[in-house]
Amino acid sequence: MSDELKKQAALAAMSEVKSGMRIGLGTGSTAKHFVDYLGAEVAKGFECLCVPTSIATMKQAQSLNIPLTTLDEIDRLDVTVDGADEIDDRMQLIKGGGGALLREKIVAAASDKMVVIADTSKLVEVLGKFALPIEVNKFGLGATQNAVSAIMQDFKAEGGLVLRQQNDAPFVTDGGHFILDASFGRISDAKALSDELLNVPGVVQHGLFLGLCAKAYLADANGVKELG
Ligand SMILES: O=C[C@H](O)[C@H](O)[C@H](O)COP(=O)(O)O
Repeated sequence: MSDELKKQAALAAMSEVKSGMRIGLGTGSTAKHFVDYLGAEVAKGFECLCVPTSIATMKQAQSLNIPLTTLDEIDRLDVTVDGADEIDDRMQLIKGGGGALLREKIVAAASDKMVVIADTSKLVEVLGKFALPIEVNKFGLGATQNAVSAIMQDFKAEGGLVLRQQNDAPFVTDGGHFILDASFGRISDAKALSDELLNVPGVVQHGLFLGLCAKAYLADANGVKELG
């Protein structure tokens, strides 16, 4: 999507934050714009306390002097604003294209409201065209891959399972885990799939965000439309 659309969605989501709020900061190229807008407000005196969902977002927020805290210091956030790889009309999401899904899900679940920002190309009828990121423990990788492959067969996955790579080596998340990208094609029962995946001992978390997103700002050439 064009960077301009990402900016428009991010700017629209600024309406969700008020001075004094505790805010979760998402990860990715769209969330990055939101953090930039928030930083500009902080420079003008806007007060907030924020929890970043990745080391990259933490560094960006620090560079903008956005006050940061952790979920050890506070237990709830008012709102989290984050991007998504796919969103359906029930506000179910696939996230984790950038590998930040674990921290993103922890932060979203600790928030009174999760707001998604994206362009309308992320809006899909059925989730699954975007390969589902599954964060797995490094220990027992082969066994975990086999278990996930068996689940993919049960759920009639149309594609395969790959260990995400970066610079000719397995990609490692901020939490020190690997990512398996699972190409389902169509995920007809996201809740059932989520339950199955979380039953695999080596699966740390997956990128299906169900019942977490309350609102979405989706930008296209005609403007920003709101979902939820
Ligand atoms: O792990 C990454 C996150 O879930 C991102 O929010 C997601 O991949 C969307 O990123 P972008 O805004 O760059 O498309």
